Amino acid sequence: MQTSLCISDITDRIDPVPVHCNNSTLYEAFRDDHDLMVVAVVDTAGQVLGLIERHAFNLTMASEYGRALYGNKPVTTVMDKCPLLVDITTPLRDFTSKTLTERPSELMRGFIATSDGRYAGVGTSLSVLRAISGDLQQSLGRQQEMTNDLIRLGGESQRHQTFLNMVIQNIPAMVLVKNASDQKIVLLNSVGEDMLGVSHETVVGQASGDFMTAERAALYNTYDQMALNSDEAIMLKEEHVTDAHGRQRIIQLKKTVLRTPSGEPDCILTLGTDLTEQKQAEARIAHLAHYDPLTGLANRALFSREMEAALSRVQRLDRKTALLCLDLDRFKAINDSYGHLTGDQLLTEVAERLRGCVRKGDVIARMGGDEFAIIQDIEVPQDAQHLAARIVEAMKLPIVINDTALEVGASIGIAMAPTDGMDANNLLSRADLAMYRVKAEGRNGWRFYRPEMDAQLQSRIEMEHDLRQALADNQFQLFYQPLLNLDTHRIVSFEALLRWHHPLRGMVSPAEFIPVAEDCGLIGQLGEWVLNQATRTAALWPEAWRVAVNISPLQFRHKSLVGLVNRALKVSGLSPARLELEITESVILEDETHNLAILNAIRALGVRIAMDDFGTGYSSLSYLRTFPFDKIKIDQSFVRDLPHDKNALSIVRAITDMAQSLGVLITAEGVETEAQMEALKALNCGEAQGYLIGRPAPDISAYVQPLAVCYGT
Ligand SMILES: Nc1nc2c(ncn2[C@@H]2O[C@@H]3COP(=O)(O)O[C@H]4[C@@H](O)[C@H](n5cnc6c(=O)[nH]c(N)nc65)O[C@@H]4COP(=O)(O)O[C@H]3[C@H]2O)c(=O)[nH]1
Repeated sequence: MQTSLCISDITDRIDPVPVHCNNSTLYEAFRDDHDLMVVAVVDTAGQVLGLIERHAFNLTMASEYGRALYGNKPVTTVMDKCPLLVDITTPLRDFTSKTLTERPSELMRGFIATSDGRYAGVGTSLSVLRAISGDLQQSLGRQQEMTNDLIRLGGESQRHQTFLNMVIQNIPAMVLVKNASDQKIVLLNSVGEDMLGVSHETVVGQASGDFMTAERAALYNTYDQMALNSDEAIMLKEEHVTDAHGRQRIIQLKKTVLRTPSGEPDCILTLGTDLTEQKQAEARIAHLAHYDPLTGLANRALFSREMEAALSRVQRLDRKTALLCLDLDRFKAINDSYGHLTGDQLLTEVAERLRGCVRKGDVIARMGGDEFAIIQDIEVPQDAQHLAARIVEAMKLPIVINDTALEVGASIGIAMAPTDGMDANNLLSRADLAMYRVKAEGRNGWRFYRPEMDAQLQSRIEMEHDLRQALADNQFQLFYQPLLNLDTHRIVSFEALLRWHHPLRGMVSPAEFIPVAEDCGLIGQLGEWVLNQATRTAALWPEAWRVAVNISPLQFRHKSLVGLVNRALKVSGLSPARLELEITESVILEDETHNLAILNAIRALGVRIAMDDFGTGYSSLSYLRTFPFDKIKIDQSFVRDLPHDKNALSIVRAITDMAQSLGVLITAEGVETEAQMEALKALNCGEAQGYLIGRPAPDISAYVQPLAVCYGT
């Protein structure tokens, strides 16, 4: 070994990374610079904090959730915090002999050179090997002479030779040396034995052609010749080889010609790096970067690339492409009540069904949560329609997970290029728009985008904006509509109905703005306001009157509804028995277990629960057995056709008969005529509500004692 060498001669001044640099940035640096083996991490004052070694780093970033977990975190989360530090002035000999005895594995990775504790450079075992290549040259080129020298020089030189051998044998790369003159092998280390599947003993003194196929030997001889003709090291392209254990490996060879002091080629040094694990790690990272780890479908990033490719096909080849946006109808409810594990299994099965519906070449992507998108090259719009119909049908079939049959359903919106545009984002929003339309129309279906949907969206966006303003500016008011007991002919309660005084549009119907508030997440705030206002107002009414408040199914998802009800009662001082909550059947439809628990808890407070709009759903009767409702309100669509329509009569009769047997009170909504009222009385209906009794009004003083408490008196 050249005794004069010190650490400063063998380290590279590679820019260190600052402590706050994130792992994704470093990953890109490693990816772009194949020679970057180690990087030091320093603080703002240049003090060394740690070391990041390429191989270990790539493995961390490639583990299943590695990149997702570490990508945005600072590099300190994956660095080696106790790296080998060595003063830049240390003689190489001291460093190597000390390191080999104390921390041999460290030398194989990397070390940081420091000066006054500050970063000065990084080195690797390769740089050590490179530095001692002068000695290597001697020892390899003139082995016999060297041996004699060593014997002559005694212990000191022998130690250096031993050291050299240790480095060569332990370096995690193949080291193969050939004589430049006859190209016979003079050295092969143990990694090389493994990579080539031959032992050192069998190949030393042999040429490549003696133990390789003629074809391969010719290739290597050409490479050797290229190296001999070059003044610099040559890097060869990656090769796929089968190693001694029969495993497929990817290796990269670098050839350097070591020359005598007079410049004559002495020997050819081949370093072979095994890139297999690094390549696998990179492939895993690339896969993670483009595919959803749960379902294996394309992710948003790959979707965007595929969409651009599809649009360019549309442009170049005069083709058509359909974009289908799909949202699962009941995923959130299932996920909330059965847990995330079931949710994940469900999504995996949905992905499988989608794969079964599309044709080769179609791209399915998971855009996040329960949203999926499909890119389909089409001839005619009907192709997209058929695919959508196939998917809707496939999603209707129950998905069985852990013996539970889950019915999830799907809503699909379709936009097409070039008809609906040629911009990927625009098409996506248009397909989304069509999908929301399906949701608004009752879900479980598909729809094509239509230009008029844009205008509707615009007015919806405006309404959403105005609703936020309305909450801030107190533009809401409650109206109250009376309910009459048909036996006693007395007013028994009032339903609180929300009114919005829009500064420009005047009074806006709740039927118009409640769905928007539900969609944009304002219903929680709005519902809380209604509950507080209604209980506060009713607390001032005569004791005999109750107040009924409409509760949206979405209020069951937000903050604790039980807590809100309890607080409203406490603050207002209203007795719980005087509060009635009106819910629709979708509350039970959407998340039965969770919502029934909430309903039971509210009922346990002493609050009454009424089922609103009864008869409009498709399986209303079955709900009556799932929860002990205090009241059922027959939807006004049935009352409207009374007393002459036979169908309406028999439906109302069926409901009142059943309610009587269950001991539940029946209220008829939308009673507008005396004839309707008489028919309802004859059918044993308990209460009535409608314009005949009184319209919703902000002020109920007209019903207060003595005359107006009773209807018709
Ligand atoms: N044609 C006719 N209509 C009658 C008659 N009697 C009452 N109505 C109307 O019927 C609707 C009854 O309320 P709903 O079924 O709960 O239906 C309500 C309810 O679902 C919802 N809503 C109103 N206020 C609230 C609220 O505070 N929270 C929630 N979540 N929803 C509300 O908006 C819907 C519509 O409310 P409104 O426009 O006030 O409409 C009210 C009421 O004004 C009648 O004799 N004939």
